[in-house]
Amino acid sequence: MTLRQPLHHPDPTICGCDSAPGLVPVDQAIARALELAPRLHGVDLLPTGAATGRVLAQDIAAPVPLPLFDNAAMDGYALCLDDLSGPGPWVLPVAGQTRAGDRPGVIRRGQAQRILTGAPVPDGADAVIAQEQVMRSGGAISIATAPRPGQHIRRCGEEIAIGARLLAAGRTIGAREAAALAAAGLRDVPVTRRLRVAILCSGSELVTPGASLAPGQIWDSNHAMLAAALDRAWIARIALPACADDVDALCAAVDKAATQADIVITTGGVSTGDEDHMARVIARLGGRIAVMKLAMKPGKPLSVGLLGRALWLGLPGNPVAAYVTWHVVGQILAGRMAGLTTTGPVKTLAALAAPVRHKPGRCEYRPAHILGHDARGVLQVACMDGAGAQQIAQLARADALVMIPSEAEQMACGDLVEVLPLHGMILSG
Ligand SMILES: Nc1nc2c(c(=O)[nH]1)N[C@H]1C(S)=C(S)[C@@H](COP(=O)(O)OP(=O)(O)OC[C@H]3O[C@@H](n4cnc5c(N)ncnc54)[C@H](O)[C@@H]3O)O[C@H]1N2
Ligand code: MOO
Repeated sequence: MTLRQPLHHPDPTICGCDSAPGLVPVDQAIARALELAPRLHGVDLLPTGAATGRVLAQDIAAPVPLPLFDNAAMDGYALCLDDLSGPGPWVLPVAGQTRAGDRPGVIRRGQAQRILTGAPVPDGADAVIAQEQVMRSGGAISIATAPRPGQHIRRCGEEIAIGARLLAAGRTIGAREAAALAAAGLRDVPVTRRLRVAILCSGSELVTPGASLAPGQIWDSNHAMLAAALDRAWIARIALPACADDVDALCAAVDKAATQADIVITTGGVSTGDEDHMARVIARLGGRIAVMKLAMKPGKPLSVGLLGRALWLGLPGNPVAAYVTWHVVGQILAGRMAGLTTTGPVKTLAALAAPVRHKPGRCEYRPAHILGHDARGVLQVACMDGAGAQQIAQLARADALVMIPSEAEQMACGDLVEVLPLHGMILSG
């Protein structure tokens, strides 16, 4: 069966010795794939405590103002500024007190009232003076400097007015979001249903780690990599057994995966070898392929298509290529499908600590070490030697990926490059 035409024709203007006509720049490939990627429908209403890590499905309007009522920001005394007329210091008798949790009281003219942080400001008071700012003697306080109107009063609704947007759709629920929802009294939160992602590694050489190998076989590392990368609360993983390089077996496995999942991620079989069957499989199943062959290294054979209602993400088999393509492209697609507004790898800039040579034509993601900041506060990064698309142990030791632009031939020590940190580094200078 012949392969269907790609949805868009490749950009013929890409040039360079590494770019056969048809290599699609990474940004373009992502844009094409996003056009294809179906958005998730379906919302789960969950108690906030069970929604950690899930994606907020809709904007949340504040059902109440925040703060809920005028309250004291300091331990001190509530007073009425009209009582501080004429030259100071002023002496006011202290009558009564309001603590956090008390019902709001009333202040009598000519008196101060003891008040504690978080307590409702008594009716008629228009400032709170901190206890450090007064002299207390017996039942009275002496005030040397008059507070300004509203001092140390947190006004009702000054942070969020009733009905204003408390949280925007597309955020994941983390500690800060959970706190904001709880502060507004919300117990349940609407989140997008989980994105179902199937992992299907292909390769007749693959054996599950822990099992013994026959000569020529290797342990499957892509499955473990993807299982870890997809370990997010907004994803439901569907782990499928590795499939041999056999078109019929692959067709059956991919077809089944596409009926169960929103995204089917395969690894391997997307290059040009005799046993690279994935494009044939997608075509035989009636799928559409939108992206094949990217101007990136590693990851040139990355392919994206649509299979029924499922997005197909065909990652290359080489373990580093599989990881890099997931990190640079795949996670953006998955995140957008799940409704995330901010998705994709964290990026920053850093200066190269050593010169780099590069063959133009494909942008290249090289594993690198982050060395820290120099005396001027500029982050320094060093590409690792000899990092090939197969060298997964090298990648595991890296702190970051450095992106060498497609057109670069030579980059000098000190040149700024885009850096994708791979773990929580402290990046501020
Ligand atoms: N003649 C050409 N050969 C190759 C090209 C090319 O353009 N012309 N591209 C190379 C590039 S770039 C890549 S990347 C690989 C990708 O090929 P496939 O996606 O078809 O992957 P496989 O051939 O199935 O496997 C490649 C490599 O990775 C190992 N592998 C596969 N799956 C796993 C796994 N789950 N765990 C661990 N290792 C895995 C596999 O044994 C191979 O060594 O093609 C180049 N060739
Ligand atoms: O570009 Mo391939 O993806 O190097 O291994």
